Amino acid sequence: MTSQYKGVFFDLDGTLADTAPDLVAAANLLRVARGLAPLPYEILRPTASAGARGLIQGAFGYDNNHPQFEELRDEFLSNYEKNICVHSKLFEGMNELLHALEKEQVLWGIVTNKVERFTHPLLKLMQLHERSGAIVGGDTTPHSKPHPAPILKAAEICQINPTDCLYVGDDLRDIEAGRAAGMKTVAAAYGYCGCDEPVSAWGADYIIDHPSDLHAIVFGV
Ligand SMILES: O=C(O)COP(=O)(O)O
Ligand SMILES: [Mg+2]
Repeated sequence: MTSQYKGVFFDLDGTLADTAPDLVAAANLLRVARGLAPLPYEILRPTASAGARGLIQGAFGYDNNHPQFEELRDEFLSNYEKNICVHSKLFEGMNELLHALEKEQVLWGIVTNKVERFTHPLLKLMQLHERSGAIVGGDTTPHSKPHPAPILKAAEICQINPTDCLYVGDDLRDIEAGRAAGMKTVAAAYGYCGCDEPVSAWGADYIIDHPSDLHAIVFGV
């Protein structure tokens, strides 16, 4: 099995790992602390695409200009930090794909908008930290996705040309960033897909419904 790609980079939340259960739990704790009922998981799941900002918007309807936003965000992040990897796990089929990439010496890495303070501990708990060829968080470079800088940084760390790489993500901003970095892009339709535009309109080179669909794209079989 050979691949036309030298590197495959993944968005973290909603693409590589199913982190929404812990993110939603941290948001619902804010509601319960204020005497409100927790919201159903299915309602809050798509908001995990946009991290703390998305979950606070989903749980309270407040954007980042709301006077209570900062207090809620700080409490949300503190809740999340304490229980960052209770239910979070790789999506089904992803570990097999990572093993196949490692076996064929295709480098893989993570480019997320999650800030490093949370990205590194989570990946350590998931035992992915040592396996990943590059880990770039939302605050690793001066810009986060949809800017291409974090994706270009990952290719630079791996010393591979961006045009020899694939970027996989579950949000429009992932596809925009991957394209701007010169990579081929894959839209993960099984992910949180929290933006307004349908996946088919993101301009991705490929759309997948399951992580195992990546085998055919990466290895052509
Ligand atoms: O935390 C976020 O803003 C989203 O993280 P992601 O880029 O890994 O989906
Ligand atoms: Mg995502």
